[in-house]
Amino acid sequence: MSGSYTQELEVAQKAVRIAAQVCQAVQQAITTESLAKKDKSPVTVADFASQAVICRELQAAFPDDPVIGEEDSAELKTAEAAPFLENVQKELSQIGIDGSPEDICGWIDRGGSHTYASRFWTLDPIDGTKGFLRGEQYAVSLALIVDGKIDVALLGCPNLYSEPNNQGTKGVLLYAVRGQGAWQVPLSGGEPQQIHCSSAETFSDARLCESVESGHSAHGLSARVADALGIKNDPVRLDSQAKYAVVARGDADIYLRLPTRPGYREKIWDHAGGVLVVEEAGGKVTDVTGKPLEFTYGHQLEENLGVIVTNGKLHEAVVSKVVEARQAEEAQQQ
Ligand SMILES: Nc1ncnc2c1ncn2[C@@H]1O[C@H](COP(=O)(O)OS(=O)(=O)O)[C@@H](OP(=O)(O)O)[C@H]1O
Ligand SMILES: [Mg+2]
Ligand SMILES: [Mg+2]
Ligand SMILES: [Mg+2]
Repeated sequence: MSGSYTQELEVAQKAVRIAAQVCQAVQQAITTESLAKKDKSPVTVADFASQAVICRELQAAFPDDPVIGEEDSAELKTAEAAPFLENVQKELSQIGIDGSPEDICGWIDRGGSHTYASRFWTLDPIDGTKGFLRGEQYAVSLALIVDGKIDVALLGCPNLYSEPNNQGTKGVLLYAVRGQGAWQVPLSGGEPQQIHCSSAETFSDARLCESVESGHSAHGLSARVADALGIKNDPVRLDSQAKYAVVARGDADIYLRLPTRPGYREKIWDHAGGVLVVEEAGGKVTDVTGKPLEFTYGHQLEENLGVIVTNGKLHEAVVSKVVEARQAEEAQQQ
């Protein structure tokens, strides 16, 4: 059942704002330590603190809703991580959230579900942790999925300005409720503005964005696709779901995320927040074969490969060039 989701949006906005505040405080510290997870990817005090804060707020308002979040407290519970956990506790306490180490691990693990449910939240407490560590773009991404459809979505982007080319206010919150448009408001508060994708219908001036890390999206292949489409501008590389944000605002027209290795499945928390914001702004999101993303398999997009995001008007042409370029690459490898 879908609805107006007034309470969900209010609770989620408050949670994302508090989480963004913690992330900003940690990023402003002179050194941000990180732990390496099992897959060797980094995780910081801010990732854990952000997940703790958001799960705590969701627990209070919607105790029955499962949360499929990126982090869990396993790494925090080792003896070596004790000082790290203490820092998470300190950061939370600075914003008036006092909890024991057990409380904090409990909040984080509220987000530990990996199983599909008819109603659940998905959370990336810091998307683009590598960007966060470099002092560049990152996003707090939260979405509510009901019967497999994203109904509420939020992207908190503390380092993204409200207008292109670093103009306007630094730090924005983008959000959407299905059927109610996409909106942007400064993280510090103010009047929300409705946002729309670009109306570009041709490729010569199109602006394409992609991941900074070449391990997350195939840069060579996207360059060949851009060439084939007649795109003249160089790609803009930025971390995190800020890429969805810039397409939703019309600052970019296309976001390509092309698989770098065959076995990788995209994680739902890397996309859910961004997808609805773009769709409600008039854009379109599919995988690299043109299939809609399916959020019904638990924590991964099991039946999808990569992601193509556009302003809608350019979508079909981009998908067909990506399909061609992938086929050509495959033929060459044989
Ligand atoms: N192989 C591979 N392919 C695709 N995606 C991957 C891969 N490995 C990791 N990840 C996920 O990439 C997330 C960050 O994506 P970004 O687009 O922000 O990357 S980048 O920082 O711009 O390079 C990152 O999210 P965070 O961990 O939240 O930062 C990962 O979930
Ligand atoms: Mg990560
Ligand atoms: Mg992520
Ligand atoms: Mg993350």
